[in-house]
Order: sequence, then structure tokens, then C-alpha cells
Amino acid sequence: MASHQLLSVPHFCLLSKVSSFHAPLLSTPGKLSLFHPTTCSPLQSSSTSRITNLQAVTNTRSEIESNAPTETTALTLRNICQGFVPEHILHRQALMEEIGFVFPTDIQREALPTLFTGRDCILHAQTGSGKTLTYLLLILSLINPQRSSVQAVVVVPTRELGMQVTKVARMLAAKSTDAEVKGCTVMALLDGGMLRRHKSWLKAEPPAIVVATVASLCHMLEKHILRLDSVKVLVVDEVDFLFYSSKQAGPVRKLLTSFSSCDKRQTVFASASIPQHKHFVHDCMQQKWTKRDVVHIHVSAITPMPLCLLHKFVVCGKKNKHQVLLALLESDAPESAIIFVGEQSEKSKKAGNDPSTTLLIEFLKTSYNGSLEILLLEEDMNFNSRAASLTEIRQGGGFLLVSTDIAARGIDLPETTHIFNFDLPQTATDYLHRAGRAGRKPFSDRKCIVTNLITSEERFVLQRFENELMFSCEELMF
Ligand SMILES: Nc1ncnc2c1ncn2[C@@H]1O[C@H](COP(=O)(O)OP(=O)(O)OP(=O)(O)O)[C@@H](O)[C@H]1O
Repeated sequence: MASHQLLSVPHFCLLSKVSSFHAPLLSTPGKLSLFHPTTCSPLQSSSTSRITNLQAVTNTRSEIESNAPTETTALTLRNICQGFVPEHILHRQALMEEIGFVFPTDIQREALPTLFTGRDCILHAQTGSGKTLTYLLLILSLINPQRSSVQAVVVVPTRELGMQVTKVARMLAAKSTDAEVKGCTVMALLDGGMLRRHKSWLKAEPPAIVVATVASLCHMLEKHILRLDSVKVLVVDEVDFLFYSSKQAGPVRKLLTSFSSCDKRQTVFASASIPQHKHFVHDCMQQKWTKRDVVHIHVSAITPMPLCLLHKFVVCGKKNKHQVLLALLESDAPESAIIFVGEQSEKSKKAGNDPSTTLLIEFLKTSYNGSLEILLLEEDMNFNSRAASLTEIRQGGGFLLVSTDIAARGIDLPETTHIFNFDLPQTATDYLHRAGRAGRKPFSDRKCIVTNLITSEERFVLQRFENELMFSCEELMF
């Protein structure tokens, strides 16, 4: 079935834009990047790969710079999904017009035809590029709403991201008012949720789609309340984060190993950052986390961060950071902004100090005179307070969200125009994800600003991030 679908898919996608290591193999548009199962190197002569890769690079640049739908992007999402995603979903007014999902983003255009063939895929594309819709459309193409079993599982690192993915999935999978077809149920099986209620639900009438955090999912699997037998597709979102997390990596690996024994499985990984992706692809095959013909779809390899982001920095002393931030808020007048603050160290906690987030919130509440609502999001808040902060944000109106890295991954607040790194992140990957909370309107020309407040000693750290992520930061003088 997979090979039949592969042949029947029109060749409408662009050349895969992959890094030089994972160059696309075939010079014809619409073909896939294939890798040697053990060496992980492209299965084609290097000269063809090189030529193809140069073409791909040109495509990436011109498309991003113009931002307007080109001849290739004039192809609609509907065209790509036709024959795969049920008609009643594609027909839905909401999908096409209200939400504005008309044209595919680069990752959607490149990945969906491959995903519809049944191949395992690693979706590696910039923040805000539409990876969520990509894997959800695959899921909707596979599940049968008439069957009472869990058919798709999406694993996410945080409750917040889980709630967001669930919301989009429910919106897409809801019963259409003008169709006879039954809608699909989507369960959010997230840390901090009511596991007892979920247990009864899973036993009585299993949902078609489960969006889960690792610990809650593993709990249900261990108790045999949820089984993977009927699952056709397993998605691991923010896969690199989960693999690097000391708490979550083990259970995720175990989950992938159990899933590998299921027949007709399809596994999808997604992230804007897959460090050492060559090794990752290799491990996926070796460990049987994916099938051996897994496809690594790498969009915008030469520009890991969205080009609509402008990066700046201000050198200031630790003691006047608050004042500098206040001046920046006044001069930049963001529509909405996220201010990232470093996590409090164990030593500082033990010493009984207030966390930087609390100090900053207190400062802003007394000193900031603008109209934006000041909100807080951090790990130490209980789940209800965290949910309340995000709900308030989503109700509209501008916000100033003070947050730790908990908001750095996956959270989609498209109205965010400014990011402030009050404290620098620990790694370039963290920088990429924090910065990527802005500039999340795929076809918009709007520039968003990322400003770093650094001490003179931290300049070299920022420079390292600039080299690694291939961007440049402009100094602001105060
Ligand atoms: N085809 C499309 N047309 C218009 N908007 C889209 C399209 N696809 C997705 N979007 C919007 O783009 C935004 C970013 O999408 P999404 O959250 O899936 O990004 P992502 O690639 O998962 O980013 P991250 O890596 O940061 O998690 C969302 O607001 C989504 O609604």
C-alpha cells in the first residue's frame, strides 16, 4: 500500500531542502531523501546530490525572502490532502477560511506527500513552520472514527504544549455540522490531569487520538489501560527535548521500542532542532525506533531560525537590568512579549531568595505603565495557575509574559512580537526555541524582535549562539 500511494502522489513538492550531509538523493522534484540504512549517507552519487542540494538552497532563500505564495505554494493544502484526509474535514469552512490554513507551509508541502505513503518521518523545520498541522493531518488521514480504539498517540514534553495540540486536534477532528460522519474524540492525557477519570474514559469508550505527556502515558500503558496494538501512528513532538531530558528520555525510548513491535506502525518525530541529526537518524534505525527507510525532512537547513526575527543585544550591568528592560518596553512598545528569565538555582532556593521571576513581576507591576497585562508562567506554579495564565493570554489583549524555559518549547502565541532574554539561555538550542516564540505567522512579512540583555562577560556566549545558529545580533546603545 505504501509503494502504491507513493506512486500515486503527484510530484508537487519542492526538492527536499536538506543539509549537505543529508542531501536529497534524486534530482527530480517530489522525490524523497533516502539514507543508507547503516552508514546513514545518501543513497546516490555525490555529484547529483551536490547539484540537487544547490538547487534546494536557492529555493529556500527565494521563497523565504518573498514570503508571498509562489507558483509552487499556490498549491493548496486541500490539493495535497485530497484522497488522504476525509473530505468532510477538508470541506470544513473553519479549516480553510476561518483558521486561514489555505496554503501549505514548506514543511507541510514537503512532508505530507511522504507521510501519506506510510513512511516514518523526522520533521525538522523552523519554529512556527506548521509542524503540528502536518502531523495532525497525517493522523486524520489514518484514523477511522467508527472504530472504538486508540489509533494515534502524540507525545509532548509539557502539559502546556499538550493542551495546545489537543485544542488544534479537536478543532480539526470535530464532527462536521453538514456531514453524517462521526467526529473523532481526542483525549488530553497530561501530567496534572485527572487520571482516574481518564482511566474510566479509556476503558468505556477509547478516544481515537491521545495527546499525552510521557509520565501519564507510561502510567496507562503499565496498567494495561491503554494498549499500543491498535495505534497506527505515534508522534513524538519536540523529540530532541524529550531525548535530552533526564527524566523523560528513558520512558520515551522504552515506548518507542514497544511501538516498534506493532504491525503497520508509523512513527513521526518533530522538532525545530535535532542536534547531530545524522546520528539521530542512524540511532532511529539501529534501535528500531523507526523503520529503516525513515525520511529526514529538513526544511531551511541553512537558516535554522525564521528570517523574520531581528536579533539585538544591550550590554548592561546586572543591577540595572530591570531599568533597561523597562526602557526597552517603552521604546519598542511590543504588541505582546515574552520575557525569558533563567531558572532559580538550587543554591539560591536553599538560601531562601525570591526567584528572579517573582522579583521581575513585582518590579513590572510597580514600574510598568503600559497597557499590556503582566503574567507569569513557571514550573513551580501549580497546574491550575499555569493553565489560567495561558487561558488569560489566549483570551486576547496584549500581554507581557514573564516565563522560564517552560514557555520556550512549542507554545504558540502568534501575537507575540517581541522576545526579551532577560537572562541568556543555557544553549544555542534553547535560544532558537525561545526566539521562535515570536514570528509565528507563516505567511506574514512582519518582523519580530529578539533582544538580549547581557553583561559584557556574556558577549562571547551570545557570539557562540550567533555562530552556531547562523544569525547576527545588532548592539543597541543606551
Ligand atoms: N498552512 C498554514 N497556513 C497558515 N497558518 C498556519 C499553517 N500551518 C500552521 N499555521 C499556523 O502557524 C503557527 C505555527 O504552527 P505550529 O505551532 O505548528 O509550529 P511548529 O512548527 O510546531 O513550531 P515549534 O517548532 O515552535 O513548535 C500556528 O499558529 C498555526 O496555526
